[in-house]
Amino acid sequence: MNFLELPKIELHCHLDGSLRAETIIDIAKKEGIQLPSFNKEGLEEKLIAPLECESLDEYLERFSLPNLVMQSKESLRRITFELFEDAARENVKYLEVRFAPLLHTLKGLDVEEVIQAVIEGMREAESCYEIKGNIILCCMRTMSVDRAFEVVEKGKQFLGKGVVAIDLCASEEEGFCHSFIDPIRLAKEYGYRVTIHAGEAGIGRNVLEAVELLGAERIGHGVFIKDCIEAYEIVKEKQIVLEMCPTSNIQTKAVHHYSEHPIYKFHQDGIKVTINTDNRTVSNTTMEKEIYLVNNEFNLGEEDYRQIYLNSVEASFADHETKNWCLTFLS
Ligand SMILES: O=c1[nH]cnc2c1ncn2[C@H]1C[C@H](O)[C@@H](CO)O1
Ligand SMILES: [Zn+2]
Repeated sequence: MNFLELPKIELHCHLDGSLRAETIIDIAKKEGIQLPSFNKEGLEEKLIAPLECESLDEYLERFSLPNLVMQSKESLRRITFELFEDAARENVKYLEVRFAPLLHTLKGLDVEEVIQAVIEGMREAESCYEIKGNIILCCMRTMSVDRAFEVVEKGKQFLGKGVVAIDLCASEEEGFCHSFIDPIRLAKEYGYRVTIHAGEAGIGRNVLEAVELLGAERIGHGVFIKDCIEAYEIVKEKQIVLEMCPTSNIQTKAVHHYSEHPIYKFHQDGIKVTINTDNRTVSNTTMEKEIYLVNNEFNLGEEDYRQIYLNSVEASFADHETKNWCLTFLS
């Protein structure tokens, strides 16, 4: 397989984890923001989480730096454009990008302005490259439930205009789903689709609850269904799609080595898996690399890749026309 040329679909990619180091330096200089290093390699040392990270929480510490330069409309537009440009260059045809709007209001932008700027960057890239996209709004589990309601309410006007779904992210506590039933129910009523980060930090039961209590249609990661039979069964039976991100899972210590990653076992057992980057910069990766790594461990055949591509298209929150367009790239 030629991994660069393969058509690709990406469903799980965080905007604030996917900035080019050069862009952070450039924006910081223009906006007078202090950085730990103004040299690409020096900055990347601070941005990239090591493979030897201890935990998800340690991994998440890498996000404060990029968020310093994501506080103006112009930088949000540019950063989004560049992410789609990077993805298009490795033949990603459809990208769902996610971010937490509340993290970008520290210098006075309101939530609506943040979302609008990201949509503009995405639209601009769609007009320059052969790629289409949609946006997933993240609510931070570390913030109050009221703030999740705020994201749901303020993002509502963008549904059908670039925004498609809601997500819960950040540190993963046991039983977190119970606290977010009301805002996610409201989001569903408004027409948001639902994907939830769960089963990434040791607690498979969170996946069961994300499906049963929050109505998750897709799960971010879901690695730990391997240790929770009820979660495993519900994912398999309801064909809930797993957005898997192998390198990120090593960094956060969900798995210790690529060979231990359950993605291929799940796939062989009929679970719908997809391959994603999670964070291109923080995980120092690309779609090409993630597909290469999975192939390297598990010797993916062309039929396996075709199935994974189809899983991604079917599970995407795109409209029918876009899904059909994505299918035209399968030979
Ligand atoms: O893999 C992840 N799990 C949980 N939260 C994550 C992951 N990657 C990024 N995030 C958080 C940190 C970002 O600031 C936030 C919004 O993109 O989402
Ligand atoms: Zn994620």
